[in-house]
Amino acid sequence: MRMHISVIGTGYLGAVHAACMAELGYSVVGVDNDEEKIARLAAGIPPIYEPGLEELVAKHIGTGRLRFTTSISDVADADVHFICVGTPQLADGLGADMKYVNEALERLAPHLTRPCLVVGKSTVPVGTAEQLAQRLAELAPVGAEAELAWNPEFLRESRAIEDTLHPNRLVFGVASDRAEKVLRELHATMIADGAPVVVTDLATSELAKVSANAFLATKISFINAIAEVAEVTGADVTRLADAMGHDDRIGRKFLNAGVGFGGGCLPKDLRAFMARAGELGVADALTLLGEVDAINLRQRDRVVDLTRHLAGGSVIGRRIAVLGAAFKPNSDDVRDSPALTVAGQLHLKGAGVVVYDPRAMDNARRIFPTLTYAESVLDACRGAHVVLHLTEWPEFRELDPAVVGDVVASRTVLDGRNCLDDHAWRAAGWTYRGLGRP
Ligand SMILES: NC(=O)c1ccc[n+]([C@@H]2O[C@H](COP(=O)([O-])OP(=O)(O)OC[C@H]3O[C@@H](n4cnc5c(N)ncnc54)[C@H](O)[C@@H]3O)[C@@H](O)[C@H]2O)c1
Ligand SMILES: O=c1ccn([C@@H]2O[C@H](COP(=O)(O)OP(=O)(O)O[C@H]3O[C@H](CO)[C@@H](O)[C@H](O)[C@H]3O)[C@@H](O)[C@H]2O)c(=O)[nH]1
Repeated sequence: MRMHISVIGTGYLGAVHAACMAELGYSVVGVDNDEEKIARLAAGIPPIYEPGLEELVAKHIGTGRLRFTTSISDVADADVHFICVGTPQLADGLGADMKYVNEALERLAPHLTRPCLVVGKSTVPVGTAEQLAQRLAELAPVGAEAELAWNPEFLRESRAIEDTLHPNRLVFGVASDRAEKVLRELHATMIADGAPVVVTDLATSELAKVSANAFLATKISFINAIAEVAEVTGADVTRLADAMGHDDRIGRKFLNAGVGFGGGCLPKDLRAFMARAGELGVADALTLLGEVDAINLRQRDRVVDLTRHLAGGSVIGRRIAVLGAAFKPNSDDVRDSPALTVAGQLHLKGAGVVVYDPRAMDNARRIFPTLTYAESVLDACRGAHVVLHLTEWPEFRELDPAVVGDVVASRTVLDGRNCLDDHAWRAAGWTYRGLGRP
């Protein structure tokens, strides 16, 4: 018999996970306490933009394998419950806000009257799973027949469906053979496809997730630090990264210098990891990550300073076009987005900032209502003294610099992602500046 699955929390992670589990043939119910989100999902319209998600959700509402509810009691008879709720940065500190994870377990557990596995997927401070396992044992009417496991998620937004269905590895944090067996069975298709499986204890699985994100963040900040040095020597950090990346011990991926990393994961996970190390009495072990965070945030300040320089020494009264609001292309996610931080800082300094993004305008307007938003890339650039390229959407990379040149006040572009064709822009009469490039 096919397993029944529940997915608790249907945001960027959970909505994708629910749809992909339905694609694998399971009967899935997604639950969220956000009524609007659930109403939209139930109507087949995901509240987030993720390539392919709308089609997949609609497909499996159609097959009858995917449904959505706001009521946790509706999921009581599932065999496996995935916890996918948020773990955002605490408003008053660096650590993760665990209230959603704790609440999800507290609300679910009293409904568990039949054998099941509760599987955490949210990114959490090490030690969380152990605590939740104890709480589950106290609250679940079925007793030891409800067990907790951890299966951290490594998907990237903008490639979330591909990453979920074809993960580059599966990590199963388990406390029993039974939990491992259920997780193996559940992921049988992926394992048959060759996805490597790492079976380990709960703490290792939690730590593996935050360590992976910390390493990715470190790679980006490393190259951004080198970019600052390259800039004062006339070297080109993009060619330097190619030279480093050909060494397969290093690899070229995540060596793209620019305005730095953002999003709902790397920045907050880095900080929560440091906060947890502090609680464990080993803060000194992770001082490196403090630098990684500082180097990353400095890139945003560097872009603001360079913009002022390119605008002639002051941005007051200058029109600045900001191309991009999402933290990365092919996403509408603006959480901790470098593009919006830069736009906000320039606005505060007196610039007339006009932002355009192909998908993230609604989310950007919600968190930065005071900025001006354009309907198209050319509208954003009209009359601009400096054009900032801060999220590398294909639409921006494919711009014709001659066409953009006709609408701006000054042909000056700062490529905060180092991926416009600098020769073409210069040939069209633009002053082109990259980060860490001559
Ligand atoms: N976004 C990603 O790409 C990604 C990838 C891997 C891991 N993660 C981790 O997954 C977790 C979720 O991240 P996200 O980006 O999906 O966040 P999100 O904010 O988009 O979604 C979280 C959802 O949980 C819901 N929720 C909160 N409390 C609930 C409760 N008690 N019951 C039911 N629903 C509840 C919220 O309403 C929201 O819809 C985080 O720990 C994150 O670090 C995210
Ligand atoms: O060379 C690079 C690569 C990425 N970035 C930036 O880094 C951020 C994060 O990018 P990416 O990691 O692709 O996006 P996420 O969707 O945030 O995915 C990360 O965070 C997820 C949530 O934990 C993990 O599951 C993923 O494995 C991990 O890659 C974005 O702002 C990118 O612009 C760079 O600046 N330079």
